[in-house]
Amino acid sequence: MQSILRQGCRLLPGLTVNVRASGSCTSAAGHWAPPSGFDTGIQVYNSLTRRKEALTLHRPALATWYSCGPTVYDHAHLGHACSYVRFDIIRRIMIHYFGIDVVMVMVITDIDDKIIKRANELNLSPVSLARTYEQEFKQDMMALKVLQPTIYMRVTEHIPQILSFIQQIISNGHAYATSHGNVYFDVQSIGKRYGKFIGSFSHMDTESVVSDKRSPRDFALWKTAKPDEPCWDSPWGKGRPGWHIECSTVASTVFGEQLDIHTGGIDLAFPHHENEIAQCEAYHQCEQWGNYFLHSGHLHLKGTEEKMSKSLKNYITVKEFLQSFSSDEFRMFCLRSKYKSAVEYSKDSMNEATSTLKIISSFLNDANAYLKGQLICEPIQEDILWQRLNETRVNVKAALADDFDTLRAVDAVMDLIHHGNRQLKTVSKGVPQARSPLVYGAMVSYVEQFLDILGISLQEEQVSVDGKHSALLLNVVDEIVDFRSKVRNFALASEVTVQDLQNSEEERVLQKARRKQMIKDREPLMRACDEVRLNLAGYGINIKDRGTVSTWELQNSKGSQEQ
Ligand SMILES: Nc1ncnc2c1ncn2[C@@H]1O[C@H](COP(=O)(O)OP(=O)(O)OP(=O)(O)O)[C@@H](O)[C@H]1O
Ligand SMILES: [Zn+2]
Repeated sequence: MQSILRQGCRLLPGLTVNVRASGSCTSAAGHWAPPSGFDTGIQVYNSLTRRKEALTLHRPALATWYSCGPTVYDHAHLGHACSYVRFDIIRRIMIHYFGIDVVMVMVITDIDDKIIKRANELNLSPVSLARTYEQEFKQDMMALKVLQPTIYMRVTEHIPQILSFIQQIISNGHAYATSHGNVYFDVQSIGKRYGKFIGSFSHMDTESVVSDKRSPRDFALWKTAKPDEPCWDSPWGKGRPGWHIECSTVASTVFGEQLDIHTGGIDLAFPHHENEIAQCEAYHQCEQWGNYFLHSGHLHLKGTEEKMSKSLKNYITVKEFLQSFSSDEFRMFCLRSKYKSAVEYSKDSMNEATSTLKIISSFLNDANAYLKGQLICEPIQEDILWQRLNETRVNVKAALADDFDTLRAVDAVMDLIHHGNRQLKTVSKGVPQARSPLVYGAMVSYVEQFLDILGISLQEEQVSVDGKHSALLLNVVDEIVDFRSKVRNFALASEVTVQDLQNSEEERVLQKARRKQMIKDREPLMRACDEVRLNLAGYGINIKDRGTVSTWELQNSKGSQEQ
């Protein structure tokens, strides 16, 4: 591929493509028709109709999903991260809550004006620039625990298919080539069917007006070569594909004329998705190519109107972000808003996400300590907790089925945690209490599963801190905390023997005085215990002393929060 781009034009082999242009009309022109197929029980907001619709798939338990990918000319920033993490959450919900397999195709835009411009600035070839940032993008997505698409496809590896696609659109009477070697889509040829997204989004076509267009609204399918730019031979002369045609071709190459779900940031709705639809429906000669268009809202910096953007240079890269926060914290930040809404990134919003995770983590630690018998608590009102747990299950599923409302789902889980915490009232000594470990076990299991499905693994974070020997280190911490706990109890002279309880009043007074003296003598031990606790807190290990029992948990490993 590198040589193609570097050397400029080359003759392409046979222009075959494994998609067929056939007619499959599913709706009256210009109107959205509910697809026939298999109901998922999910309602999704469809940008095509601007309301929630029942999500019906073409095949049972299988969704075909096309996602616009990145234009790889710079580092990925939090705006990109937000869009891809939000859709990753939706994909995981579809798979794990609703049992739907997803075939996801994502295109990597590796040839584009922005890539050429940046490559020239850096004195690099466009292809090497694109490969570098493609690699970075994939690493960033992995670091954010975004599942890979079923397949990534590069534009430059699909030029023959793109040419064939354009030729078919021309044959179908919806595009024209000019004497300058450009090919344009003839917007007028599809009449009122153009403009599905206009009204809800920007109404201006952003393609620059070029004199050889028949109408300013027409957009480029093929652009004639400019000097020193990468180009390919074509029936219309040397050139390169327009932006929108790559998505239509690549999506059709895999999915043919039927697509269940199409996603991207809201800025892509018009003109990009509008034009993708126009091209696909002109090529396949069908009236409804993509059934559901889901658009994610933009991420803004606090107090600014503009989205975070490479072009506006107001961005924080994913790598910079991950120096201070974990991927789990970012995911929680994303979960705490609806995917469609614009979201404001700020220190406060990140702190809220961090503190939500801390509350969850602390509950899991306490509940586990209770399960193990380390925490002695007042008797639990089990019935209430069982009922709350069942209600949470129902409410979470209902929220997720309602256009993937993760905000509502997280609130429902936090409510359960609140009730779980309320009942964990520790008693330091006294008679053994009736115990209810099972209901806490069920809550721990449910909350962990909920997080796991959405891509947050607190346990994994505990084990993956700083490298491969960490699991061993966790056992070492266990030993230290246990040892400290014994020393501390000794220093507190807290053991009360049966003999102590049977002593006479006079002996008890003496005993008390002796214990007071003992505590004084053992004060250095107590100080040492406090020092260990403080020092370990510096490493993010938080020891909690509860009466005579000490438990511990990891704080955020990035040190982004208070100790
Ligand atoms: N600030 C943002 N908030 C949410 N999604 C965003 C943001 N910026 C880009 N995206 C989304 O990320 C995906 C990849 O975008 P793309 O690589 O085309 O970025 P771009 O628009 O070129 O970036 P930029 O605007 O930073 O120059 C698209 O779906 C786009 O809508
Ligand atoms: Zn696209």
